[in-house]
Amino acid sequence: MQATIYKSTGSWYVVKTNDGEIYQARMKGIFKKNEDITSTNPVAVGDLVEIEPEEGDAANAMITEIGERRNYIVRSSPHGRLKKHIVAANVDQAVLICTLKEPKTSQGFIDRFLVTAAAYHVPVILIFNKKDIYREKELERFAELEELYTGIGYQVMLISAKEEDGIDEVRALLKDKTTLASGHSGVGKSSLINDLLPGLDLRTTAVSGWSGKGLHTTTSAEMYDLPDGGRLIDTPGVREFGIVDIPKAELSHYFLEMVPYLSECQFNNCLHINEPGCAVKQAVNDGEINVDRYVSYATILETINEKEY
Ligand SMILES: Nc1nc2c(ncn2[C@@H]2O[C@H](COP(=O)(O)OP(=O)(O)OP(=O)(O)O)[C@@H](O)[C@H]2O)c(=O)[nH]1
Ligand SMILES: [Zn+2]
Repeated sequence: MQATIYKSTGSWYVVKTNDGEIYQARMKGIFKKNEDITSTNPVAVGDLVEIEPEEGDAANAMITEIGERRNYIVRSSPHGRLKKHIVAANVDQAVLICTLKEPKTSQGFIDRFLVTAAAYHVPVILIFNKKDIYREKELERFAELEELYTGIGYQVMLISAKEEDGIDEVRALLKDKTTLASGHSGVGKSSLINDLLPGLDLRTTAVSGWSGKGLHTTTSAEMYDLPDGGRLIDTPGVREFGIVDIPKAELSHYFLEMVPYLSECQFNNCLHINEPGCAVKQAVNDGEINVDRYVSYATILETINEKEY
């Protein structure tokens, strides 16, 4: 019967059938051998699978088949730079939870996430949390970022998970969709998920001490059914999404505001760094492309190791 992976703990998976039955499932050995060697996990949260309940054991099942993925999001594996770890599969959209205070999310981090999501054709909603502690400086910065990212085509929101401010708007955006929720540790992802899923009571951690860095409390991705319909995938406090699947020459395709200029560069293999006649750099000079976004582009470009392809 068909089921969906709701949680993966390495060798065991929690799956839910279309009828809402929950099983603990294992992979049949043969699939492990067939797995894509560049990925460290053969099955990820959100994957559609075929399962066979085990005889004499009502709660256990065997995964016998893995359905084709509509899309997936990866990060580089902690087990080696060349390996990738599939964070989640078959997602409709992603929310990146950010904050401008305690601890501030860097624009570089946001842009890295946006590139990864764009490469997998996953739309992103940027949610800035902790509105309740923003002063004038943060509110001004938010207004700048809102203008920048909405101009590129992303949805941007300002909320307070703590004061449940803006949560209805978030709920409306998640309804009937499968949404990946991500954000670095301490941004308030667990707090937001608790608002969206009353009764779940995810552990939240006070941001530790003077460093303002959050403690890492979530350990593996997990999917939840939302009360109004739709599903939410909670991912571990991802510090860094690896741009593992993108060749240098393609990176600019995922900076969506650069796309209209790409065909105007003098060289068709232009990387938009030192080349003469570069339409992207011209657009940056003319103020048509945001200079911080261009800096993110150049920074990410440097981290791409072509040997990986
Ligand atoms: N002022 C304020 N604090 C918040 C808000 N949301 C969360 N926090 C606080 O921020 C800290 C981190 O919140 P969590 O919800 O644990 O953050 P997380 O992103 O899930 O962090 P990890 O579990 O480490 O991944 C806690 O002290 C929360 O109380 C908010 O809207 N405003
Ligand atoms: Zn160029």
